[in-house]
Amino acid sequence: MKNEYLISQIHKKKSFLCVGLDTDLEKIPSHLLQEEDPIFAFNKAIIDATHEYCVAYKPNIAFYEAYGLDGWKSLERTMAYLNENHPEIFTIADAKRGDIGNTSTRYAKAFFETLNFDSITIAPYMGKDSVEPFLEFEDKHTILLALTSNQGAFDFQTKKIEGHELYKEVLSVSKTYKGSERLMYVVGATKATYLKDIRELIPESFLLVPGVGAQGGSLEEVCKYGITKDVGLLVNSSRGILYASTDMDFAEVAGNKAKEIQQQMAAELAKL
Ligand SMILES: O=c1ccn([C@@H]2O[C@H](COP(=O)(O)O)[C@@H](O)[C@H]2O)c(=O)[nH]1
Repeated sequence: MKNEYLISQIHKKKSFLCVGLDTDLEKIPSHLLQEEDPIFAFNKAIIDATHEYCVAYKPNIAFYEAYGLDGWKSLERTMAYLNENHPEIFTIADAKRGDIGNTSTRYAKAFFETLNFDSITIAPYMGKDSVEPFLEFEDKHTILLALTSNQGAFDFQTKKIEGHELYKEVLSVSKTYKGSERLMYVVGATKATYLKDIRELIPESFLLVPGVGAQGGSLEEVCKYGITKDVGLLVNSSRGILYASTDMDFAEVAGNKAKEIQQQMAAELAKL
């Protein structure tokens, strides 16, 4: 998907919400466990209830891999459902991959070609030759972890090397990679004030911002420091939407929760 198309969808839906599909068999309503594929049944109900209010879905791959072959089949079915019914919605494989070049190419093929995701999250630790294989794919996006939402982000990401914080090095050095126009970055909503500095280094890049809802990040703060004239934000909520109710009404409540966030986003977009 091209950036211009994603931006047009954001304006059309007045939303930059990404719904995280972190589907956990221990948390989904118990009546779904009788279904042949409970994970897909849950995802389908959530997608049906939330698609009007969001522009992206982000299955976190760990939640599928945890169930082995069955989990992988549920992921395939979820992607086929999204690609068939909602091809206008941006899809993110939250896989946090990255390896030596030939291995990265296989990861890229798995997620961009076999599963037909629009984007994938990548850990930048192994550097240029681990990231560039993903950037070769036309109309696909590579979302580099820059400043993550968790407490452990302070172990390395904010440490200075040669006078610059490591996360800032990730932002500036990655801009020199071949195909860097296809890069986006992860910045946690829990670190919203850092977005001011981040926007000086990457004024236009799209950011995937997890951490509102269950992790306590503030949408208002993220917008205050991170929004650009072309929006430049995809703000993710997973548990806050998926498990807003664990009863028979889970999909309806998830839809209402997504709508509530979409309305806050519409108010932010009206300020642009
Ligand atoms: O810095 C990061 C990078 C990725 N994540 C992922 O986003 C979702 C957040 O889920 P919530 O339930 O809304 O907290 C989850 O898949 C994380 O693995 C992140 O939280 N922070």
